[in-house]
Amino acid sequence: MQPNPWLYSREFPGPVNAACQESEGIVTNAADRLISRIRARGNAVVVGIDPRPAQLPAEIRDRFAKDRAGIAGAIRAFGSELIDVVAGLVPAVKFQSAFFEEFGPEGVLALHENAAEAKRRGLFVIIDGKRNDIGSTAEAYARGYLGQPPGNESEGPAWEADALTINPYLGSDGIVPFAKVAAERGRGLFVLVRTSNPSAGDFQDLIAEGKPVYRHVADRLVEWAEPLRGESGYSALGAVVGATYPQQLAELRAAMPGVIFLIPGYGAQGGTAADVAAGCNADGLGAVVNCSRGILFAFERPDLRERFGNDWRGAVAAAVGEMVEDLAAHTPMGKLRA
Ligand SMILES: O=c1ccn([C@@H]2O[C@H](COP(=O)(O)O)[C@@H](O)[C@H]2O)c(=O)[nH]1
Repeated sequence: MQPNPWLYSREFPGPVNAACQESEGIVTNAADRLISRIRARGNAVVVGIDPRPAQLPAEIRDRFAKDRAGIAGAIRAFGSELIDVVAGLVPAVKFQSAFFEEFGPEGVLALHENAAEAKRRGLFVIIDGKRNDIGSTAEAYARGYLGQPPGNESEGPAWEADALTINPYLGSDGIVPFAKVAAERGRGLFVLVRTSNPSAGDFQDLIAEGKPVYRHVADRLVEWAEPLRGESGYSALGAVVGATYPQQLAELRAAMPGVIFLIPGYGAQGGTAADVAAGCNADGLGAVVNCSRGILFAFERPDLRERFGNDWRGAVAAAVGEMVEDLAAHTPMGKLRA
């Protein structure tokens, strides 16, 4: 596949350096990679890897010391085994950076190793870091997470992320550096548009110039997304829209054609498959649905404990299967099955 060399727009002053490599010498569009994995797996489930140490399976916790480095080791081991369970079941994983960062350098190293392993196993890797800053600092974040830090090019990218979540609060000079690197390197972005948390509306729903703030973000995002559109018709620049606000999800789906939604909030936060339905298109594409606690810690559920006992991997696989079935039954995502 040829890289797209004509990525011009008001905020992309020239053609991007399409000669940059993504992997195996070819730059591919991140949205196209995600869509092809969704089609291959027949579902759009994202397993959220939020390794809360107190909830790790005892069998893993017991193998490691209880100090910070030990806990980071347990997190890494859990992530690795989890990836092994889900790699053949779902198209993507999302790492919540906070649960790794809280254990300092060892935690960050665990994130790096888990992300690289997920990528090796063919999963689309999203790092949920919600990064951003002023333009010049955003450039460093963008190089670090999506591109190539300054130094020895032959070392390759610092992070194995197909996509990163970013916060749009700083405006366009905090978005454009990410979009440029994403285009050059065949990486993706998910911009927070309407989050799933209870207080999401405190700022996102405020009316400015006749429409809510989240609509301002959405409308600009549609412009920024256009130059990153791939052959699938979807852009590598996506949006985070929570399952817990189905009305806004429906409104935003209509307002943002060609933008892939990363939908968190299914499961533990109360979002249901019926809520998610409005976020995807009639053919079942256009959205990926994240579930973290509901899958990772499925072995704590009494019904699954009864079926699987201490086999936490079996419980995880069963929870993934249930989510796939649930989405297939209550959303157009059922059409993704062959
Ligand atoms: O609006 C948002 C943005 C991000 N998240 C993140 O997604 C997962 C959700 O975890 P669950 O256990 O499935 O609730 C978590 O990493 C959040 O930080 C979100 O929930 N909402």
